[in-house]
Amino acid sequence: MSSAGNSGGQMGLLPEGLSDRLPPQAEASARLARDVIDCVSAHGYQRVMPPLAEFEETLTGRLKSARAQDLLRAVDPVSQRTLALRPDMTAQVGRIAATRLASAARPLRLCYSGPVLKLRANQLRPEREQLQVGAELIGSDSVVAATEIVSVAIEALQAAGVSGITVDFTLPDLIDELAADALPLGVDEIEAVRAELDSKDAGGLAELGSAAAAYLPLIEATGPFHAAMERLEAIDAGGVLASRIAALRAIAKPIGWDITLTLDPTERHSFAYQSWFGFSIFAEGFIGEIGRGGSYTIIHPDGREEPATGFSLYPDPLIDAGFGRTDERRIFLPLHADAERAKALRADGWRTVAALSAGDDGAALGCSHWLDGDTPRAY
Ligand SMILES: N[C@@H](Cc1c[nH]c[nH+]1)C(=O)O
Repeated sequence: MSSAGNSGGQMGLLPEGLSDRLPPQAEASARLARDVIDCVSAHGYQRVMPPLAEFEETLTGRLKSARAQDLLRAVDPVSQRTLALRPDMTAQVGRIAATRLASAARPLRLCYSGPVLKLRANQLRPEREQLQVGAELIGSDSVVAATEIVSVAIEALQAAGVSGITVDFTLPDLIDELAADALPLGVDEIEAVRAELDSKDAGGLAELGSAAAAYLPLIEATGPFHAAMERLEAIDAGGVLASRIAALRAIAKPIGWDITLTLDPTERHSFAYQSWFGFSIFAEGFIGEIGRGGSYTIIHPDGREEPATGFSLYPDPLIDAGFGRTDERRIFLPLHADAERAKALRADGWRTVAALSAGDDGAALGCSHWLDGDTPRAY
C-alpha cells in the first residue's frame, strides 16, 4: 500500500505493515479494482464477497495440499473457536463452491476483490495487507480452463493499463510426480531436493546423491519459454513430463506476441496448493510478482475432490506507481452558487467543492477552477 500512509509523522500510529490509503490513491485503488472486475465479469465471472475472517479450519481445510500457514488469528468470544483473517480469497471461494454453491452448474465462474492479510511481511513486499483481485473457474483444470484463466488474467491487467507483462509458467506438482516413479526419491529426500531446486543450487543438488542428481537438468530448463521447453523435452522421464509439456505448449499458443513467456518448472508459490499447472505474472518496472495462478483441487465436505483453476492479482504496487488515477476536474463553488448549474457540471464529469463559509479557499482545497456565475474559470 501507499508509502504515504506510514511515513514521517505517522510512523508508529499503525502496526508495522499496515497503512492508510490517502487521496488520490484510495480512489485509484478502487478504480483499478473496478477495471479488473469489469474485465473479468465480461468473461462471465460472477462476484462473491466472502467475509474478512472465518473459522481457521475452513480457511485451511478446503484446498488440497494447502500448506500450514502463518495466519493472523483470534479466539472468537461468540463461538469460542479460532478465527483467522484471510490471507487469500481462493480458499474462501473454494469453500463457497463446495458448500453453498455445491449444486450450481459447472463450470462455475466466480470473481472477487478485497483485502487479504499476512501475518508477516517479506522484504519484497513490506505491507501485510494487500488488495487481492481474482477469478476462479471451478469444475475444471483442463488445458482449455488454464488457457482461459491465463488469457483473462492478462486481459484484466491490460484493462488496468499494464504493459510489459511477463508470464512465468511453473509445474507445481512435477517433483512429487517424478519422485513417485520416473526419478524415484525417498519421502525424506523430496523436501531436500525441492529446497535445492528452489535456490537453483546445482552443486547442492549433486551433493545429495545420484537419485537427487537426476533432477539437475530441471535447473537448466528455466528461462525464456521456447528454449527452456526444449531442454525440458530432452529430459527422459516418461509420460509425466510428456503430457505436461504438451499441455504447456497448448496454453502458451494463443498468448499474444506482446507477452513475454518464461518457464520455471520447479518454482513454488507461497500457498502451495497448485496441482499440475501454475503461473506467476510480472510487469516491467515492478519488483516481484503482481499476480499468480494455477490449477488446484477443492475438497467437498463428503471428501469428493473437484478440480479448479484460477488467478489472483495483487495490484498495490501498480497503484503506488500511479495506475488507476484519472485527471479529475475539481471546481470550487463559492457561497450561493447556482445549484442547478453545479448539478449540470457534476453530470458533465466535474467534481464540485462547495464553500461552507466565505473564507474557504478553492485553490487550497485542490480545485483547478471556480464557478464565476455560470462560467468555470481557471485559478
Ligand atoms: N490465490 C493464489 C493464486 C490462485 C488463484 N487461483 C488459483 N491460484 C495466490 O495468491 O497465490
